[in-house]
Amino acid sequence: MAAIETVGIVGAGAWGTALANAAARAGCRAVLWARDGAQVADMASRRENIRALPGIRFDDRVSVTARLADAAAADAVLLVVPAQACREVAREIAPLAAPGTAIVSCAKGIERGTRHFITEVIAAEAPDAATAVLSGPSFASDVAAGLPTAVTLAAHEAGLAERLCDALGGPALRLYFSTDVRGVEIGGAAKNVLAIAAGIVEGRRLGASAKAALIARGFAELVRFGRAFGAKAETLTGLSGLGDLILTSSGPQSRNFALGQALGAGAAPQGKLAEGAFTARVLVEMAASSGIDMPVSAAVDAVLSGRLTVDGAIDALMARPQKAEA
Ligand SMILES: NC(=O)C1=CN([C@@H]2O[C@H](COP(=O)(O)OP(=O)(O)OC[C@H]3O[C@@H](n4cnc5c(N)ncnc54)[C@H](OP(=O)(O)O)[C@@H]3O)[C@@H](O)[C@H]2O)C=CC1
Ligand SMILES: O=C(CO)COP(=O)(O)O
Repeated sequence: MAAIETVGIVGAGAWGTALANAAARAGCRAVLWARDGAQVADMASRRENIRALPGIRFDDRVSVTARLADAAAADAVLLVVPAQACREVAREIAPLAAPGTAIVSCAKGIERGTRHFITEVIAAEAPDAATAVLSGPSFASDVAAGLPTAVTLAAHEAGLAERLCDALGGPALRLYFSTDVRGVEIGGAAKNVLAIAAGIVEGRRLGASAKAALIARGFAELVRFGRAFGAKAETLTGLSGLGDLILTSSGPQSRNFALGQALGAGAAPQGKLAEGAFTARVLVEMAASSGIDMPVSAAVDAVLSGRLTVDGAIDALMARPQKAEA
């Protein structure tokens, strides 16, 4: 199999822009697509994405385009739009990409309604593509600044995962390969919901002990869910599971944590993309239909939907029947 030399990045938000620069620094030609022609023109003239990642200059190997076909023609395509938009964008990419092109999900979430993981969405819309997922503890601003970061890249075909890691990895971005696609997707989706819970604890000023307890019990339910849906234990305790839960629950640099913090403080949310707000309901639905107990995620869903107040949710969690730790 030929090496991956060109990478199309579909979605020029914070993460897509950071990944374009990372791919370019790794030696690939990176073609960054945005849907908004005015944004593309601005990025082309400034060599910077003022809207999503200000202050980071594009590497010389990054080009920008408003033509999806330019990005879809690359050896591999990174799909970096919000999870709920992946289906419509994958559908547009499908006829433009050569058969066998790798389409890598970089979004963190589960599709509402269908309850499909994003690689399943891609496989349904682009059946001739090879699917993969990239996930792990990685703030776009850290990766863009060239700070040391490690993430996981999983594909069902081990060789593809290794080739993608070879292409995208560099001195500051270390990629571990895996074939546990489902495990990597579950960690990325569930940790966002749990990070909202951690933010609520912070915003309501419940203390460091409560936050640690909540993260630990949240991780226990992430593991329960993961096991039930076929994830490997080492994936759940690895970068894309525990690693990303730690990062995202650590402070307001995470948009999910910041949303929770606003909810806990009774303040207005910032309005930025917080994937956990879209994932909470579908995660809880999937857990319930498989008989998996996920009280922290259910509490987040209840607060987000207005069925419980923050204080009501905390009281309910603390009043649960005594049980063995598991
Ligand atoms: N930011 C981060 O640190 C990380 C983010 N991620 C994940 O990456 C995904 C994207 O996040 P991020 O880049 O931060 O989000 P942003 O909100 O910064 O950007 C989202 C991008 O997607 C575009 N977009 C939204 N809807 C559509 C659509 N229907 N069709 C085409 N383009 C669309 C937006 O375009 P427009 O501006 O025109 O609306 C924008 O360019 C999320 O799932 C997130 O969880 C993963 C790891 C790190
Ligand atoms: O996924 C992320 C870090 O790994 C980014 O988290 P937020 O989307 O909460 O900002």
